[in-house]
Amino acid sequence: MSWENDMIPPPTSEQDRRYSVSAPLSKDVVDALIASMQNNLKFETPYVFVVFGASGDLAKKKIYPTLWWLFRDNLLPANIKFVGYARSDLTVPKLRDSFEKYCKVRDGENEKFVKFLEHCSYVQGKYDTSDGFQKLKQYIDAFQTESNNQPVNRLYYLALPPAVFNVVSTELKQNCMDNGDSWTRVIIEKPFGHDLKSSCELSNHLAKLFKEDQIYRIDHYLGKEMVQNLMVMRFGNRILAPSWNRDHIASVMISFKEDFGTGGRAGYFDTAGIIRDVMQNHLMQILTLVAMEKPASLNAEDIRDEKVKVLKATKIVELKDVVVGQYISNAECSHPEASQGYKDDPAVPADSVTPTYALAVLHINNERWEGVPFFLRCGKALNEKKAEVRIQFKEVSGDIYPSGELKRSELVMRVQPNEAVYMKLMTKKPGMGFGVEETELDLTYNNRYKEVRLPDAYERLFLEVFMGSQINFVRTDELEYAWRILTPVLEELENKKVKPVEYKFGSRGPVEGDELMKKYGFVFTGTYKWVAPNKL
Ligand SMILES: NC(=O)C1=CN([C@@H]2O[C@H](COP(=O)(O)OP(=O)(O)OC[C@H]3O[C@@H](n4cnc5c(N)ncnc54)[C@H](OP(=O)(O)O)[C@@H]3O)[C@@H](O)[C@H]2O)C=CC1
Ligand SMILES: O=C1O[C@H](COP(=O)(O)O)[C@@H](O)[C@H](O)[C@H]1O
Repeated sequence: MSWENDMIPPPTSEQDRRYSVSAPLSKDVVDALIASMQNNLKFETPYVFVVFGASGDLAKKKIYPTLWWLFRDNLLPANIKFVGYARSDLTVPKLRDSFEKYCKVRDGENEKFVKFLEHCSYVQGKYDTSDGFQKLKQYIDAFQTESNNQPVNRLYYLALPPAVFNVVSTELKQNCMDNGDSWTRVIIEKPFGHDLKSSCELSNHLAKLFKEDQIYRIDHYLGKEMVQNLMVMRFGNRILAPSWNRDHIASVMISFKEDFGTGGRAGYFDTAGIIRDVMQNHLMQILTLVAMEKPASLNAEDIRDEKVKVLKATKIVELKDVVVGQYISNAECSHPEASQGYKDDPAVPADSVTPTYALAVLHINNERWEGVPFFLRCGKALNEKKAEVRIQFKEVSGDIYPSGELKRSELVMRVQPNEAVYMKLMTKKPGMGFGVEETELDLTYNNRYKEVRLPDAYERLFLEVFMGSQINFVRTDELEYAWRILTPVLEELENKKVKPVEYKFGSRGPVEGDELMKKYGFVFTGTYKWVAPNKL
């Protein structure tokens, strides 16, 4: 019995194939999958999950731990091998030493963890010659023989620096593909290029090697619970749909804040900057989900078609609509890194103008959104760690209350930490009076879903690659249009060496950011006070 084919009926036509390959993980499919796993059915189809760059940071902090959690929860096919590949002289015990602490193995799970390690192996090889890839091929062939000659499904995760990306994908294609009787899927990590030109070059290179349905460009924000919730909120609630447009919405703010600096990653970061690191990918992806039209179905291509349409309608960002900042040390901040400004890091050139904060105002030129500013804001070393989508509604027309009492309603989807959806609105102040006050309808996941473990974004996304669902992966044209919007301003910032505004470690970032938002109509009253339910 095959792990996957029992869950998804075999394709009968090109359209069916698209549907079956790209279908979302519907609840029925997931339930069936889990039920089958729990029934301990014997699944023989062999799978390899190869981690290129197994010695690296992402591998130890994210990829191996995610594989372990999926393995622990019986969500992976039984006959699977996790193969690490890198140049370093490693063994499975050495790999284990690097990733075990991130796996958070709990009491009682040790035996299972040992089993997980039994599924792990390591192939040492170079990235730019065929020898290592030939070794990998031999490993996979031997695994096939061991598995009654059943063809092996292959997932290749390229957790590698961009410099070796082209050679590795070329070697993979030459040496390690399936023969057409199983499948090969390639997972690719950002950065997907440095600008529009390099991104297109990379996409063209990949397109020569792989079909679109073999390429999984991972943007881990698409695997986060609240980002996945965006479509359900929008298209599953009649109450929201009629007001989701320029007639009712004053602005949309998509915000990503971190309360720590670039420590340890400054070398990479200085070549990228926050716009490439976060805005071009995570925030643009969220924007498309907030702004797109309802897709014809939950089919991956229908959804991605709508995302592309929004990106096409989005105007190229102009320098006047951008504020960039760079953090400096702050002796008054208690954060352990606050005594180091960005440029105090030895990996950062003294004259670096790389932004660690950016606010950009985007304009979508379509019937739904014309005139509604979309604020994309991201920054490191700020006052808090928070990612959220904030929809600010317009004032009510014909206000009958004393001037200034009514405040704008807001719908906030807090992506992290503490996932929540809350609607800030006006109610009558409880009691004898007639006054009004701001309050909230609050869906805090920790309160409402006490027993539910929200999986890590990578867990969801890995499972989707196994299932062949591409909904939450970035299609080539999506990427191209997202770069088109931001590349000119990136070039202008770099060519003109625009000096970022300095902001203190642990602050809210440059006031110029707030001023630009205000200029475009964002209203911050500072009058709202939230009391956590358990503090009432
Ligand atoms: N379920 C829950 O857990 C709930 C939690 N809350 C919490 O209550 C707190 C306040 O709620 P919130 O909706 O954010 O209410 P506010 O309307 O008070 O604040 C809105 C946001 O405006 C930003 N802001 C602050 N100062 C300025 C300024 N000078 N100019 C422009 N923007 C400014 C802040 O974000 P920034 O600094 O990022 O710009 C703030 O988060 C939050 O911590 C929120 O997480 C609220 C409801 C439910
Ligand atoms: O892609 C990236 O994301 C992380 C933030 O991810 P999160 O899931 O912890 O919110 C960010 O720190 C990093 O700079 C960026 O490359």
